[in-house]
This record gives sequence, C-alpha cells and structure tokens, in this order.
Amino acid sequence: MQTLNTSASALARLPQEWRHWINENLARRCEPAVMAAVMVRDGHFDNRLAQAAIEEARRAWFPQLPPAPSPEPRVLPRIDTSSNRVLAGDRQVGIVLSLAAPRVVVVSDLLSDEECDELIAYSYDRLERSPVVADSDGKTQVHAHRTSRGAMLQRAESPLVARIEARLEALTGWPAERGEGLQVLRYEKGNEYRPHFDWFDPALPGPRKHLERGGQRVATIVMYLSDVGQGGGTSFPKAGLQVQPKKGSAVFFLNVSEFGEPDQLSLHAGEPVETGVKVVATKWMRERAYV
Ligand SMILES: O=C(O)CCC(=O)C(=O)O
Ligand SMILES: [Fe+2]
Repeated sequence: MQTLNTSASALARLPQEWRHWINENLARRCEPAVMAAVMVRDGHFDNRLAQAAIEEARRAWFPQLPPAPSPEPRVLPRIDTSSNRVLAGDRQVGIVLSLAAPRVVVVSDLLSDEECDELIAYSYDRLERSPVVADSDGKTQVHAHRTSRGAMLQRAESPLVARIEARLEALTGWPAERGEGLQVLRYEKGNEYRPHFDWFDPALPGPRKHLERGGQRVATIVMYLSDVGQGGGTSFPKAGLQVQPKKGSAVFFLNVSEFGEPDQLSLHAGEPVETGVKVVATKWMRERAYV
C-alpha cells in the first residue's frame, strides 16, 4: 500500500495516469467515494490520500461541483476491553485479546457448551455449500475459495437464536436489527475460507448492490461452536494474528476504519481444517437496520 504525505499536494504526488483518471471521472460526475474506492483497490493508494487528491482536483478543475462531504468519525460496534471481564447481558464474558489495528477482540465464555451443541443440532439439516457474492452482478455463487457448508438463520427465529443475538447486542452495543441473521458454518477436513474482506467493495457493481440494504458490513463476530483438532484457525494475515477455535469463544473484528471506510487490514481467513470438524456461527453487523 502506498502511503504518502497528504500535507503537501496530494494530487501532485500521484502518477500522471492517475491524475488523468481523476480528471476524466470528475468530468463524468463520478461519485468521489466510489473513485477513492477504485484508487485503493487498483492503485493501492491509501484512502486518505485518494480522497485528498480527488478533492484537490475538484477545487482546481471543477470548482462548480459540490465538495465531497468530509468523512466524520462513526459510531461503530465496540467491546469494552478495559478489564478482563465484561457483562454481556445475561452472561459474564472474558476478554482474552485486544488488538488496535485492525481492531480485533477475542472473547471467551460467550456461549455455554449446551448453547453451542443446541445451535449445531438446530441448523444441521439446513447446511448447504456456502456461497460468495459475485463481483459482476452481486448474486451469490459457490466458489473454490469458500468450501464450508452453512445455514443462514433468520433473526430471532428461535428462542436460542434470540438469546444469543440479545447477548451480542449487549456485548457490542450494536442493535441486533443492524445485522444479518446468524450464519452457521461447518468446515470438515480441508474446508477453508481463503483470505477475504467481509466489507462490500463500493467500486464493484455486484457488491455495491448489497450496500443498498443496510449499508456496509461494519463488523463481524465469529463464534466458535466447536473445538477443532488441528488447523481451522481464523487468521488475519496483515496483522500476523491467528485465533484458534475454542468452543464457546469468539473473535470480533471491525471491517471499516473509524470513518466507516473499508479497512484493508481486516483481511482474514478461515484456515483449512486438518483434523476434526470446526463449526462457527458468524454475525455480520451492518451500518444501518437490515430489513
Ligand atoms: O471460519 C472462520 O474462521 C472465518 C469465517 C469468516 O471469515 C466469515 O464467516 O466471514
Ligand atoms: Fe469473513
């Protein structure tokens, strides 16, 4: 990733072809936020730099266009990591690890063994090969990068599901309504979820469609419903961090920066399971109500 000093002229620091590209796209009335997303994805520029350069170009070349609203810090899901225990509604949860960037928190004792077993049994008959979102049209499709089987649950579809969602709401301060239903995933030997982002790329037509309903996926919590023999960790390659599944524990992470923009550091993977079976329940938290 190119991170350049944004205090001097951001525009002057860009390669000429990118200055041209900005000029052409401003002329086409392209949205600055989408332009910045393309620059991050294809030019590997820092988001701040891309935004500063686009705004500078607008002022210099297209003063008649309105300025892009300056990004403001967002209220995001958060877990209180000021002590080693936190009350999550009906249950005391342990804080095991807290990382600043990317923001990752590992918690223990989020679910009881009985709750884990009940959720596995409850969803077992509904498991189907897990899909990914296509870049072109946003439809879901199976892909070699994601080989687990999974079941998409509705919010509050059973008393157990509702209880877990209420606990997550208390833990993260994020209303259950601003989130998709739980997704139970089962990984058998060799199954994995290769490195990916949970955020939708606003620069791609398919994922962009998913932003219309509920906005960005701002945070994720992956709850481990089983232990696993070997392999199967949740890894964050850009942070050199790996979290090994432990029944009842969970890993929470933010997918966006404090300004709500896609965070490149949030890249993560479900490593291939070598022995045993890994079962998780993922909750994707959205910017707004997901209805
Ligand atoms: O299985 C894992 O450890 C990660 C799952 C994941 O990344 C997801 O469900 O988005
Ligand atoms: Fe993920």
